This record gives sequence, C-alpha cells and structure tokens, in this order.
Amino acid sequence: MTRDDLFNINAGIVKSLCTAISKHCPEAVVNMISNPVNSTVPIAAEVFKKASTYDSKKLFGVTTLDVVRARTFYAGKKGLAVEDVDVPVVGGHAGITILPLFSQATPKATLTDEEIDALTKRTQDGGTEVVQAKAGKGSATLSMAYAGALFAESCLKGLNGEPGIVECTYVASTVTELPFFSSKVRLGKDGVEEVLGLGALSEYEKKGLEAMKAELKASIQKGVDFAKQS
Ligand SMILES: NC(=O)c1ccc[n+]([C@@H]2O[C@H](COP(=O)([O-])OP(=O)(O)OC[C@H]3O[C@@H](n4cnc5c(N)ncnc54)[C@H](O)[C@@H]3O)[C@@H](O)[C@H]2O)c1
Ligand SMILES: O=C(O)C[C@H](O)C(=O)O
Repeated sequence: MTRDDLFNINAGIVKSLCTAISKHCPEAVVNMISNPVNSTVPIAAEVFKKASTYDSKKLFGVTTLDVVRARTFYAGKKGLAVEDVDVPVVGGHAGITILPLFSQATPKATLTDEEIDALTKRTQDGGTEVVQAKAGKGSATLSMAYAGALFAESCLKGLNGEPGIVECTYVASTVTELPFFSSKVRLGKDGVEEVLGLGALSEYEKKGLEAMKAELKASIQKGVDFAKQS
C-alpha cells in the first residue's frame, strides 16, 4: 500500500474534520498528518477557502518524520550523535517527492555519490518500509508520535513568540511553481512567519527536485479536485 492508496478513505475524513474546524475553531493552527499529506493539505485549504476561514499561515503538512529519518540515517552512516545532526528535507511526503538535502546537512561530512543515493532512497522509502514490515497492521506510530511532538512543540514556541524557530513543513509556497511545497519555514506568532528558500542545491538534488514536480503537482490537483467536486 502507498500513501496514495489512502486517498479514498482519508480524503473524506479530512474534509469532514476540516469542515468542523472551520465551524468550531476557525482560527486553529492545523497540523495535517493524515496521508496522503501531499493531497490532504490542499483538500484542507479548499474546505477552509469555501468556508472563508482559510489562513495559509495556519495550515501545515507534517513532514517532520522525514527529517527525523534523514537525520538518523545520516548520523548512523557517519558515526555522528543524532542529536547534533540536522538535515533539511524538502518537497512533499511520499516517495520521490521526499528530497533530503544532504549537501546542507550539519555537521558536514563527506559522502560518496553512492552513499548520498542510498541515504536519499532510504529516507524516501522509510515510511513504506515500516508499512510493509507491519504487514497490514498500520504505519509508523512511535516515530510519528515523536515527530509530531517535535513539530507541535516548535509551533507552540513560535506562537509564544520565541525567535528563530525553523522547521521543514509542507505549506502554501512560492519557493517553486507548485502551490504547496515543503521547505524550511520560520514559525512565529501567527503560524508561518517566513517560508525560506531552498539554498544552494547539489546537481543530484536539482535532478531530484525536477523529478518530483509532476508527481507533486498531480497529488495537489487530486486534492483540489476532490474538495471541489465532493
Ligand atoms: N505525516 C506522517 O509522517 C505520517 C506518519 C505516520 C502516519 N501517518 C498517517 O496518519 C494517519 C493515522 O495513522 P495511524 O497509524 O494513527 O492510524 P490508526 O488507524 O491507528 O488511527 C486512525 C484513527 O482515526 C480514527 N478515525 C477513523 N475515522 C475517523 C473519522 N471519520 N473521524 C475521526 N476519526 C476517525 C480511528 O478511530 C483511529 O483512532 C494515517 O493517514 C497515516 O498514513 C502520517
Ligand atoms: O507511509 C505511510 O503511510 C506512513 C507515514 O507517512 C510514514 O512516513 O511513516
């Protein structure tokens, strides 16, 4: 099963929950975990637009688990302490739309092209690996709880006015031509304070970015179409 297979079940659930959010807590910050995130965030945006409660600064797709995986695999490969490691992950939250930027990883470590390719694929396939290992009994749970807690804590720090809170998250974006995209975002008192750019990319990452665009565009459109038609 892929995240897209979840669309038919989860699209309706997300739509009804977001309809309730616009009615009962229209100013809430919404952190969308339900898959496929690449489509459920656009569904939420359309529902909120229809209810005239859409605030693009308050709608986030939670991609923190991809960052947690990229950090863990990079630290493991290079013998680093994972708590010291950071790796931005951009794009979306499914397969090739998950693009870890190992060229920007800190602390900086030398990786061969083969190592970068293997770490990238491991990060992209991490969720599917867990789903397959659980064989029909669900997806990542403890690691998602950890990732969700990390992201929620950062949102709360931002809302409390703590400066310098930056997380990778899937938001309304002009970083690429795609209307939703995950990149580093500075979190603040109103939710999104600033969507940060991609920084310098390696040739491998530039190719990854181009390769994901058609898939991400189609997933976004699928969400928009569902929300408008149903
Ligand atoms: N973004 C990520 O990184 C990430 C990671 C892991 C899981 N996920 C996604 O999170 C979602 C939940 O995963 P899970 O493992 O917790 O699943 P789960 O089956 O354990 O939990 C789903 C919960 O939703 C409830 N539910 C079902 N229909 C509902 C409805 N109409 N209204 C309200 N609640 C309803 C169920 O009762 C259940 O408690 C899935 O879409 C999964 O793909 C995302
Ligand atoms: O792959 C999934 O369906 C689960 C989740 O999105 C994950 O990344 O673990």
